[in-house]
Amino acid sequence: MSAPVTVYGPAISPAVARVAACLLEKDVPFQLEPVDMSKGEHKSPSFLKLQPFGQVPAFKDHLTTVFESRAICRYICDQYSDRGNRTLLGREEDGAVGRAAIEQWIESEGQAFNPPSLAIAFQLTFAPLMGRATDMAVVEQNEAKLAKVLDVYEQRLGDSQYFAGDEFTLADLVHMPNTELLASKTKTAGLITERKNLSRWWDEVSVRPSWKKVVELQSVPRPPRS
Ligand SMILES: N[C@@H](CCC(=O)N[C@@H](CS)C(=O)NCC(=O)O)C(=O)O
Repeated sequence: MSAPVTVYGPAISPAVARVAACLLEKDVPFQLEPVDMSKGEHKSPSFLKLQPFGQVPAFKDHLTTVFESRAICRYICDQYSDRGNRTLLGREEDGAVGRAAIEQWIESEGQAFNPPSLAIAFQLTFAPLMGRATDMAVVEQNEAKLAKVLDVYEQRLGDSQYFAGDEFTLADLVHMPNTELLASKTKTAGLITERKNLSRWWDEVSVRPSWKKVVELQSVPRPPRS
């Protein structure tokens, strides 16, 4: 590979973790470039050239820059199609039907699962890290919204091993960062463990070497830049 792939942002960000998981599944070497969000580096003119909304992650390889974690993941799968896990976006022989089976769950993640699960994670994980109080009313409102989505997931994962069928795909991967945040907090772990099929799915996907590596990256505090 001619030049290193760079992902900008801290691994603790679920959107950065999503991209890191994809690169690890694809066996594409990358470097994580720190962005000090506490200093507002993600709103700096140079960062806005990479990510016009001033959010992490941003992505750069030898050909292009891409923003939006799910778009970055799709790009990685297409651009590095001959590396690592080659079926994250389905098998060629399954064509448009196979791709649609995956895309519909990627879309569900972004539209239905991410908003309430991220709102909860923000209150329970990120607000305390930022020295802000947790708003339990926000947690509870979003738990109710999320429960409805998880009931659909529970049914789906009773019918098939993974979201899009009997293979692990990007549809599963995109759900992992927020699921990790829910599963790691006593207050919200029951949302997963009380649903038998969802819980079985999480037990299977969370032990993948790629995800274990992401969790490791998240737990290593990065040295301050000089
Ligand atoms: N839809 C974007 C969302 C990215 C996002 O929400 N990033 C958060 C951290 S996880 C962020 O940069 N927040 C700072 C801000 O919005 O100012 C993606 O998936 O890449």
